[in-house]
Amino acid sequence: MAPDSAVRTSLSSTDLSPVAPYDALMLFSFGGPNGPDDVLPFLRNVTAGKNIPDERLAAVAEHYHHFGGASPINGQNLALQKALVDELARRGIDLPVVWGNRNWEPYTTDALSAAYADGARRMVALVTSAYSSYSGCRQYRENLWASLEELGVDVGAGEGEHPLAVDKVRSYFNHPGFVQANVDAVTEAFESIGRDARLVFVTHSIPDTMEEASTVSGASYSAQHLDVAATVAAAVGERLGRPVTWDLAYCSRSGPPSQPWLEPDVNDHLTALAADGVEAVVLSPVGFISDHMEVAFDLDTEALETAAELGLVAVRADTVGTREPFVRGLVDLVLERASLARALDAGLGAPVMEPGETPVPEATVGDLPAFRSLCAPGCCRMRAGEATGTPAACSSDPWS
Ligand SMILES: CC1=C(CCC(=O)O)c2cc3nc(cc4[nH]c(cc5[nH]c(cc1n2)c(C)c5CCC(=O)O)c(CCC(=O)O)c4C)C(CCC(=O)O)=C3C
Ligand SMILES: [Fe+2]
Repeated sequence: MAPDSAVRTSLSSTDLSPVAPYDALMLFSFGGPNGPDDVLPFLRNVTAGKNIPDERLAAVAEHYHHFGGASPINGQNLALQKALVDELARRGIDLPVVWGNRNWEPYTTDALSAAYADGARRMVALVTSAYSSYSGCRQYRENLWASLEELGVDVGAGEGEHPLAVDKVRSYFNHPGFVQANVDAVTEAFESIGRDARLVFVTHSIPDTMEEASTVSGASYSAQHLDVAATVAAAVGERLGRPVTWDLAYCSRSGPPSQPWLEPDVNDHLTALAADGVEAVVLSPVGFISDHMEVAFDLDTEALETAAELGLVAVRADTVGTREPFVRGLVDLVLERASLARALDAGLGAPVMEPGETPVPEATVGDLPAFRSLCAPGCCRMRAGEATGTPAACSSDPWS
């Protein structure tokens, strides 16, 4: 018998699913209104306890009403959920995919509760935010902890034996799948503009204080973006056969004017580029995974209007959405996280790894290492040094 068939025979008797110990996947997102009546209650959910001026809130409500009161984000999450189901099925992996949101229906608690009723006891969450900061990491983890508490289950530290435990896939900004899908999208945008152009990457601005607090588990929020931008721009340059000049700009700032947020704002940046003699730009929304409201309004409406007023030729590249390399990469990340969970469980004395199994290596591109799967104590608070008081799931110390 050939050695590899012997291995296959011995595996088939103990065959673990490549996603063991997980019995369900939660697509964990922001949420958005489905119609005009949802807009205000949604915004109240988003801004509870936040220092956002009334004028800003009124303006944001207008953005939603401009699109009939419905955010595109819910349809996009349904499409991503379906793409994940299809990719898992294609690989013969049996793992139900539920969808839960922090700020609108289907709410996190309801999604977890439904999964629990269907038999899920150990879940893995995939956050629809590729980068780590309070907004893309800890806020989701605090919300997860609160939902698990609401459900009355013993939440523990994220690993080991609990009535319902939920782990989280690492921040995946530098995963090859996410990066490849961005390279493809930006290359297509350059092909459609058909001329040399400045490449402007755009992401969500955050307060400087949040940026400073984002370094506990690894590189800061802005450094994560700079790493991805450099990798994408180099790969696009190779595809086009010429070097690509790029910058990183920010959108969607919302705090009071006295509070510093990451800059430059994309509109100010376009103005500066035009003054410098730049004639054409490709905007890459590399900070977002789908064409939700921040992209539809802040980029497609506002920034493209700014570009038109300045006489700049401008094209907005696609977000990764349900592109094949991205979806395949997300499933790879779930397998990677499952393998890590098996290794950690084995460390806790539970012999759940196959004999001789080694953890799936963490795939990355660019200069930064893989982001931590289990957040470090104090990870991604709103402000550095702040006494938290708010426990967060998926950390080695939920109370820090
Ligand atoms: C980094 C980041 C992402 C990117 C990561 C990711 O993609 O998840 C993101 C995504 C999103 N932000 C969204 C919407 C909003 N964000 C707000 C407010 C804020 N966002 C912040 C940061 C981020 N936000 C911050 C620091 C604030 C200030 C208050 C606070 O600390 O929370 C507000 C309040 C009004 C306003 O201030 O704009 C709204 C309505 C939607 C839904 C869009 C839709 O409906 O399609 C999505 C996906
Ligand atoms: Fe974190």
